[in-house]
Amino acid sequence: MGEPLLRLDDITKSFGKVTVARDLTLSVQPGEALGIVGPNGAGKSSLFAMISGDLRPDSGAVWFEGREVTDVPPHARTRAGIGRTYQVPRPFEHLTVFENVLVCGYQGAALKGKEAWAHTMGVLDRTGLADLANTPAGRLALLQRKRLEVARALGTGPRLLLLDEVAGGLTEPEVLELVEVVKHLHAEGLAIVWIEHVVHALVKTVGRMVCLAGGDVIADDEPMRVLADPKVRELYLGGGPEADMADGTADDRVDDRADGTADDRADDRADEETTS
Ligand SMILES: Nc1ncnc2c1ncn2[C@@H]1O[C@H](COP(=O)(O)OP(=O)(O)OP(=O)(O)O)[C@@H](O)[C@H]1O
Repeated sequence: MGEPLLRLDDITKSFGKVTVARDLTLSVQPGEALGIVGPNGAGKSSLFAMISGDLRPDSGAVWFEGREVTDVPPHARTRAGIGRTYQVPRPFEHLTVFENVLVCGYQGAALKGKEAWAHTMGVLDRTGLADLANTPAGRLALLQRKRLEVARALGTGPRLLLLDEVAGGLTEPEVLELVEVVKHLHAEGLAIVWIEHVVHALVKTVGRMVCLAGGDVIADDEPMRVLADPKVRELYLGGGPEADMADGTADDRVDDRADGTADDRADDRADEETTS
């Protein structure tokens, strides 16, 4: 295996008594699609924050494309090729969809003029938002807001795309639409790390899955092997046949057990209502 795109080396991070990463080591290869699952509070979003630079590990190092970026600030990591979404999309509500992505092209990808415009149109095409280019972000329904969140991250021209629960709160057909978008991005060669409680969306998309719990990697393997792992069942899924995971019938159970997911969904809906 060649040089990893991303490498987390012996990362440890605690908030008081809560340890969100304990001597955690993890690599992502160029073009790989990796899914991350785990119970609420496992440290998944904190891991993204340490990759994107929003959070500094207490110890350990973050490497991107062979360069240590542990002390590189978030905006510089974006410029270096790390793009991320956030669980609750917060676009510029009064700017159009086009303008929201254009800003990311200017600021994140350092593009200018016609090049920035062409890049933005390309991103809107790839995320199925071209028809909504002139719609103010504040008028978008939840699926379109999630697409815009992905589009804004893509606007920064990443080689590594971090997706944080972009399927949360969507209906089943909407989840499938989003899966198609992510699959296309991966097929283009983009490396993707996707945190998601909608497990079947991950199973359809990623080649490898990691389960985090209590700051530790408790499983790292092909998705179906991870979902069949007794530790993963005990700490995350709560038992049940692994076959349920592949066809999606276990999603409700996963959502129920992952207490905060329902709250995130409520947040998203509330966010949507206040902005529409
Ligand atoms: N800035 C912070 N200050 C204090 N505690 C924090 C901070 N950020 C996260 N935590 C705590 O760290 C733990 C892990 O949070 P994190 O959001 O990383 O978990 P998660 O696995 O992403 O959970 P979820 O599935 O609910 O999104 C939680 O107990 C959270 O309250």
